[in-house]
Amino acid sequence: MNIMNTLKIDNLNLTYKNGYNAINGISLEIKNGMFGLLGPNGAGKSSLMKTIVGLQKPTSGSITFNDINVVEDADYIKKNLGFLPQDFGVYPKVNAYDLLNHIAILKGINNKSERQKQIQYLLEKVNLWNFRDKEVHTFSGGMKQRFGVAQALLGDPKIIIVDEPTAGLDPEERNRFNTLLSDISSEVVVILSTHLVEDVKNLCSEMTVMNRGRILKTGKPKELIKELEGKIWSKSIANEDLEMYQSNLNVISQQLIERQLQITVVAPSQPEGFSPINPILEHVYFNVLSQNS
Ligand SMILES: Nc1ncnc2c1ncn2[C@@H]1O[C@H](COP(=O)(O)OP(=O)(O)OP(=O)(O)O)[C@@H](O)[C@H]1O
Repeated sequence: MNIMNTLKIDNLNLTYKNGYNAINGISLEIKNGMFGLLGPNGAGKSSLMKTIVGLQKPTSGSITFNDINVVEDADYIKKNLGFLPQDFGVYPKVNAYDLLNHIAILKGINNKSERQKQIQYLLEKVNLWNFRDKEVHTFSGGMKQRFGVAQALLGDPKIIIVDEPTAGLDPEERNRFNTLLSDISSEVVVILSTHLVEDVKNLCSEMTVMNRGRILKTGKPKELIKELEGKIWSKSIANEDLEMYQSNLNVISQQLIERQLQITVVAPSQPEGFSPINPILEHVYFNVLSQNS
């Protein structure tokens, strides 16, 4: 049976003891599926994640998961959480099966046959059953990521938080990992925290851009791209003219292409000498950030 899970965040604020406002009036509603939380380093993504899972209390505002108040009682969300960190650091010299067994015990799956059943199911799901006797530190980057997914799924979580998922994966591993994540996400809330537009583009049906503790834009990637149709223009320019263009137009990116500087701008109509280009998600991201910097 497919049960819809809902995470509701309402007017959330978090001020650290030193007076820094890491979260400023954030409201979001997130349901089953892949949700991309996109923002540059320091945007407040980790602060938001930690607050969502009850590791720290907000200064004000509310968070509920399936209508249960997370701020007052974090037990429910913690019990139903899978966390996939960017990097597990150093792995103990233990094989994949035993390591999962150990994590399952930590997660409170006390029944031995239940543990065995889940571990076998998950190792098969992530294609690592044949490698169960190998020590995890000898795995490739992609295998480690898939192992990470298996441990995150132990205990049947309803919400999974993924931090910078594809860092260090080659394209093939990235594809496999992405497919695996999107398979899972029809039944759970998956929040993918990243500064890479690429990850959101490939995976997420909903996304939000955040910076300086604020939500700047939320929507479906496809629709956000559509909003920019007919508004993106590019031109090859001389290096010394860059400043002039920057002061006259909304320049959202600059790139060296075959030693020639090419700038991309957002404008309601075609600026002189510019050619139209089709919008992509990177344009959405840089446009949102440039409007709010
Ligand atoms: N305990 C703390 N006390 C004071 N300031 C903090 C604390 N934790 C984080 N910050 C500040 O809050 C801001 C947001 O940090 P946060 O780690 O949430 O961002 P992020 O988007 O996850 O960035 P990154 O991708 O670099 O981890 C940063 O400026 C950081 O220095």
